[in-house]
Amino acid sequence: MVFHHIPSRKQPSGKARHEGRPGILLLNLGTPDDTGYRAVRRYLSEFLSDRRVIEGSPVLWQPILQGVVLTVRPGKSGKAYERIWDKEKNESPLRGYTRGQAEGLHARFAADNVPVAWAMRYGTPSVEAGVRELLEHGCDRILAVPLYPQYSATTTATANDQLFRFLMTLRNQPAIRTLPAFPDNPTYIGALANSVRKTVAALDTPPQMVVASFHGLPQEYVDKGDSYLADCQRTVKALREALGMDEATLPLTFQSRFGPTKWLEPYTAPFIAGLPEKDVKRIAVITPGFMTDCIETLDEIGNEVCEDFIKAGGEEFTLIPCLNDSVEAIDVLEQLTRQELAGWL
Ligand SMILES: C=CC1=C(C)c2cc3[nH]c(cc4nc(cc5[nH]c(cc1n2)c(C)c5CCC(=O)O)C(CCC(=O)O)=C4C)c(C)c3C=C
Ligand SMILES: [Fe+2]
Ligand SMILES: [Fe+2]
Repeated sequence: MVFHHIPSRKQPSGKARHEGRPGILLLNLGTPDDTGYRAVRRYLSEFLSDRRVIEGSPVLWQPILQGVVLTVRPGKSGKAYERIWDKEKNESPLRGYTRGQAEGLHARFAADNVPVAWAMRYGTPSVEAGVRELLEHGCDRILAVPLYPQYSATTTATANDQLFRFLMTLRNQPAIRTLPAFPDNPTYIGALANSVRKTVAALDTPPQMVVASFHGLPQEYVDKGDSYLADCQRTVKALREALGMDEATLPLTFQSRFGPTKWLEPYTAPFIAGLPEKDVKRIAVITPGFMTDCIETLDEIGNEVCEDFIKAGGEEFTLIPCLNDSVEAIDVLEQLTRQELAGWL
């Protein structure tokens, strides 16, 4: 819930207010609460009503969204979520791994007594709940960590927007820092490079190519100045250097196109489906733009794109897992947050 006025009741301020206690808030994209039509519809409605994500006029977009998109898409997406759902924990992988990252990071900061909360830009747990958790722990300084290595207004900025939107309702605001994108941070690149090496070492024959697939973005957003494309290129350049690879052996592609407009190219699906006829029949795919596996990596790449590759004559398709809640992921987050907390610890 969002209050549009300054509440008159006292907010939880905790005992340690004014003592300068920092807390960390991990921010990820979001995910539905279950795979049913209603939950997926609610999630997609919130996500696709965000004007950072769909920049066009809401007068034109909302009827399309509330009409055809939210009639058709929730059923289709719900089935995809069902295929990847963590049935044991009854939640999406994105949420489980984000919690795992928060717990892992919390353990690293145990001696510093820095609480770590986590929240979703869309759906639950909300950003408001995450901030409240830190305020209840007595934090008066919050480091917000959008979990996107490459900056985009559609992800990084809207996560921060949502944080500030909640702060607008507080009489006593905590101090805020936001972690910048980290497209070629050496710890992050090192972790990606190791995950490629580890996957390749486990195969009988090494892949002929490692495709680096990032979530796409409308070309128009980049033309208007979103630095996302430049950040993706920085990541891939650094990863190629770390692995001694080049454009031919580690190409950059973009997945998850949505709607009829032109998105960043080349598109992952046709690019990969076209490889077998060029005699590239054993590939691995890495998705460095995602800090956690999710519907886009596990289903779109791991199922759809893989099946099309095999149908086109491909022989071996290996999906390299995201960093998720591995020790190396926590190393990346710890290095980044310690650096950003300078002067606060
Ligand atoms: C115009 C639409 C979209 C833009 C712009 C966009 C940018 C963008 N998204 C991510 C990361 C993720 N997106 C995910 C899912 C997802 N994205 C869109 C649309 C846009 N994304 C849709 C409609 C969906 C839902 C998928 C579906 O229903 O089929 C996810 C996965 C969430 C999960 O729970 O698994 C992530 C992560 C980035 C990094 C990005 C901009 C660079
Ligand atoms: Fe806590
Ligand atoms: Fe997306």
